[in-house]
Amino acid sequence: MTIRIGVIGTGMIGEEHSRRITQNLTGGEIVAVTDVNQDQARAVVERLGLAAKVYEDGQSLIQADDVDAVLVTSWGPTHEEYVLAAIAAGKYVFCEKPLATTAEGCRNIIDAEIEAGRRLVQVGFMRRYDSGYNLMKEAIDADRLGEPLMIHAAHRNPEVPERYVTPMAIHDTLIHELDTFRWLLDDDYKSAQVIFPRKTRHAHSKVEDPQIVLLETVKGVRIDVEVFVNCRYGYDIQCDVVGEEGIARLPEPQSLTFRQAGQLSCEILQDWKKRFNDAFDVELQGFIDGVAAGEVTGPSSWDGYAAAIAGDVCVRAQESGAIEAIEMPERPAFYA
Ligand SMILES: NC(=O)c1ccc[n+]([C@@H]2O[C@H](COP(=O)([O-])OP(=O)(O)OC[C@H]3O[C@@H](n4cnc5c(N)ncnc54)[C@H](O)[C@@H]3O)[C@@H](O)[C@H]2O)c1
Ligand SMILES: O[C@H]1[C@H](O)[C@@H](O)[C@H](O)[C@@H](O)[C@H]1O
Repeated sequence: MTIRIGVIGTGMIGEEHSRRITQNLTGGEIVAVTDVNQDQARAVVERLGLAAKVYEDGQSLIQADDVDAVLVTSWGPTHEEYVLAAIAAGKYVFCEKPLATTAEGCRNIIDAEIEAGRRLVQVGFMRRYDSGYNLMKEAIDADRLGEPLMIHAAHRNPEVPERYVTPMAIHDTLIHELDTFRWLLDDDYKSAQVIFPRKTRHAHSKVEDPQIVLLETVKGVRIDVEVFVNCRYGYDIQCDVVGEEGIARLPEPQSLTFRQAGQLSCEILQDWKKRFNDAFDVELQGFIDGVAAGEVTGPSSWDGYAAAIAGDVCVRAQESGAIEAIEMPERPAFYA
């Protein structure tokens, strides 16, 4: 059985996911695409040699009879509308992060999914499929570190476009850590504070950069995350979990070490594509297999909502400079 997939938003990751479904994965076929920039959608069909129809808009793609499942890879603020429409049409939907840019938007999705009576949504939190993070999770779960006490982390991008503004450091970038640490620690957040160090001269006027986010979990773990999206030198994801008995460090991506011309060196990756390439493959294969089996099991709308609740508080903390409380509602049995 081949799952017929429609893609909404054929920018960088929409094209990447379409390519991997077509060239690397099994059981899925891209039959429909759309983008507000129709030329872009047509160009992707052409580049990848897809046998896909180009739709005028996301809503008509979702309604199409030959689309079994939808991939939402458009800009963050458009996700909620398309995920809600897919749920209303009874179709499985893989939504890139963020599920919605606010907790309220995620709550609307949760309410609609519960109303529909079955899980239809998977959120694109791909770090849960990364081999390095999985080694860390296994070490924590096997009690190899003792109780986790602290996490020191960094999320660095070489640069961001002009449309990237200060709150996006939270709901577009930190959202990965907000999900990953809940999952790694099996914990939820209690408070957040955001500190702005001296601003880099490489940042646009509308983004404070870098930022330091301080989180406290319900179990008392303290987390500091440096978000630095104009760091210039590369795409760099760092994470140390400090436990009672030792420290686990996220492995660096595999690369050759060169001894050459008086230098000892290795490559630093420049974007998320290579850094999480394998994780994206596993993540999307899981989604396709889940749709075929009639049960999606990846990160849920609840995970998207939990991250967004913490994210909203972090945005508030960006504005107030204060330590802000995070309150998580009780998880409905539907997402147990
Ligand atoms: N998991 C990850 O690591 C990862 C990596 C990159 C991007 N993303 C997420 O994927 C999404 C897209 O990011 P990107 O880097 O590909 O951005 P992009 O700007 O390259 O592509 C987004 C595309 O969506 C289109 N679009 C915007 N509004 C639309 C609408 N209403 N309907 C249809 N198309 C619309 C744009 O024209 C553009 O072509 C974002 O939510 C981003 O956070 C996730
Ligand atoms: O959309 C991208 C993507 O999610 C990357 O993984 C992250 O590092 C960037 O900050 C974000 O803008």
